[in-house]
Amino acid sequence: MTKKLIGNPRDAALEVLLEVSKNQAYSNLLVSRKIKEYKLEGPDRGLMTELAYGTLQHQTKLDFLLAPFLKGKIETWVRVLLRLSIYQLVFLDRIPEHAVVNEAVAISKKRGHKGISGLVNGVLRSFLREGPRSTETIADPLQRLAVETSHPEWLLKDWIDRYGFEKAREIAEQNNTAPPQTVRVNTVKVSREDAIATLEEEGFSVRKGIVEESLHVSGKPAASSQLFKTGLLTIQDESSMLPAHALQLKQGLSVLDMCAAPGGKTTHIAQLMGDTGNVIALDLHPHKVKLIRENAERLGLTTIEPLVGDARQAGEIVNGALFDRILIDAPCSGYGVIRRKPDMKYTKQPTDAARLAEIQSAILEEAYVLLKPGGTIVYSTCTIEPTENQQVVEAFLSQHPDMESIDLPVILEKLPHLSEGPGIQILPYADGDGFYLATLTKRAI
Ligand SMILES: C[S@@+](CC[C@H](N)C(=O)[O-])C[C@H]1O[C@@H](n2cnc3c(N)ncnc32)[C@H](O)[C@@H]1O
Repeated sequence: MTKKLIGNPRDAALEVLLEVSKNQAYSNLLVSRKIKEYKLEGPDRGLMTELAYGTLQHQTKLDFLLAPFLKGKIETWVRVLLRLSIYQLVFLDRIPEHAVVNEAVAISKKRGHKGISGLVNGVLRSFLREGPRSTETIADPLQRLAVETSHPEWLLKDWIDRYGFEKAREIAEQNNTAPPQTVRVNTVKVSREDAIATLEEEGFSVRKGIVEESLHVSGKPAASSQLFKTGLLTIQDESSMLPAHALQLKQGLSVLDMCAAPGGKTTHIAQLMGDTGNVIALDLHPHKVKLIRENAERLGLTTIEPLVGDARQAGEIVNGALFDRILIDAPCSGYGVIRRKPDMKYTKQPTDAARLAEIQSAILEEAYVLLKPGGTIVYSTCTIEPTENQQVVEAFLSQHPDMESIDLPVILEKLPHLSEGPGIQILPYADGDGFYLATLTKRAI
């Protein structure tokens, strides 16, 4: 007998959270997988997504609230079920209290035995009787912020040292909001105005973004739009649309995208060149290179050549060819996109950034060798760690006096950003992810 309650959004959310806790996959991939496996439709999809992300986002706070009601050890799935239930009681006001308790008891009966469903019932009823305890009882401000925002203390401390306490709190709170839904219009095939008209006819609310191909859409999942299905839209955060613009592309250029999968920026590059020139799209992982090919086909872009390989040895893969433009959208710690993958708050380690910086520097060195004189490299990450951003670029510039970090195209100036050191740092904000990019040009001979 399966223990799964097919069609039940809470049981599906519980499965997502259990697999995340075993480090089996990122939350965003698991949510899509469980929606299919549990055959969730309509509002149940939205509820399950909200429950899984919300519980993960507030995990530390939920454990703090649960602690007074738990004595002794409990199995992981019971703890996760209790977190999921307390999340609904504290953070969602549209679900009646009795429904939360009854659903949790039903799930625990199916998955465990009578003793466990009694425990779940008892804990939730005591919680409802006594109410959530205040975080004011935590004297140390850093510890309190860590509980209130469910972030690790070491990460908050870094942000406090860099930006001050209030800004660190702002970043952490932004990470606990639902991410914006932004799409890029495939302007090779449709104008932004026509795309807006069709999306509105389909029932979406649409607002223009700052980048000229970007639209902020709400009301339902963008992937359900006919425009997406027919290759006229790509789902992409607005910050991620900046690198292709920073490359200052024109028709016919040769471009190397060194860390390209799944091809979000590669296809943007091809789009901005009107599908002319050639775009080599390299990635280390064969299964991800397949996604670049699929994306290019969906959008009807023909100038993209996906290749498998290590960017640190890109020269061997492209037989020493030189390029007008090179994009390095580097593998990074991802602290600019915590709201899309909240599980990273509980899995990342303080030493990750330094390890990644070595790989990032090696890729940048290889890009230098493959760049034509007068050419441009854009180095970008979706993190807000100076170790992986400004420090990587500063070290690179000090080794290569013929390279220069240049000013931003006007479009980028319109976005809220910091510009200490080379490049710009965008912190996560309501309309876009945290992101870093530097535009580096090589002196012409
Ligand atoms: C930030 S993601 C790229 C996202 C992509 N540019 C987009 O917009 O869709 C970084 C990518 O680098 C790839 N990667 C990691 N190490 C690499 C290496 N040594 N060489 C090439 N690709 C690498 C990862 O597989 C991952 O797909």
